[in-house]
Amino acid sequence: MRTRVKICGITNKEDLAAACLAGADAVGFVFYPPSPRAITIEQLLGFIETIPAFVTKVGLFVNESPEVVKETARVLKLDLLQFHGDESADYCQQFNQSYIKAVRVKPGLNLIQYAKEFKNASGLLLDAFVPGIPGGTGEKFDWDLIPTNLDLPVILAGGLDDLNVAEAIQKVKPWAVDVSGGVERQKGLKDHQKIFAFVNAVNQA
Ligand SMILES: O=C(O)c1ccccc1NCC(=O)[C@H](O)[C@H](O)COP(=O)(O)O
Repeated sequence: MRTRVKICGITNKEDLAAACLAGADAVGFVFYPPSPRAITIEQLLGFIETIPAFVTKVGLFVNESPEVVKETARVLKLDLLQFHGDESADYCQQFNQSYIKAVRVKPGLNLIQYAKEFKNASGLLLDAFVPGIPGGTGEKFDWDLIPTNLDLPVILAGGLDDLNVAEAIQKVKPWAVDVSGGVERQKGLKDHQKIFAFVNAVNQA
């Protein structure tokens, strides 16, 4: 099975083109103003039309109002929603659109129960837990905390890069991997060589 790749935190046309050219299956846009990778609808409207076929457009939100999520998804024609806050399953389902639920993994969290609660999600994104930071931490977490029998496709995130992603795939065997910081030259700006190296490492894993 080929491990899918999502490159997250895209903020400009050039980084988007590099992610698509490298072979990303999905690109993520962060609609969370405190993030150094945050982007607005107006900014993204300037280049979202350059995304070619077969690259999934993912919008990321953190405890956002339903009105803002609906408007963002409508205007940008987002393919997939990704929720990184304390959103309930009912909240996530109200948009009648495929979604990924992100969960920040720490010891004692019942991921099997979590997957049952979000059984209608298209994937469960497993990320590092860092107090006060909903995502994009650049931190790994203990992959041994991931049960082997989760009922949802696992999207592994958190501190991945081209040097550790092969080990992550061999250990966790996720449906997909997701990266932001590990392919950057500075927060919010991607390093195109790192993007290509990451995708190549995934494909060789
Ligand atoms: O990337 C962010 O700044 C961010 C901020 C708030 C919520 C989510 C965010 N990113 C979500 C992602 O899917 C990241 O790719 C994921 O957390 C992994 O990030 P990294 O550890 O930097 O690879």
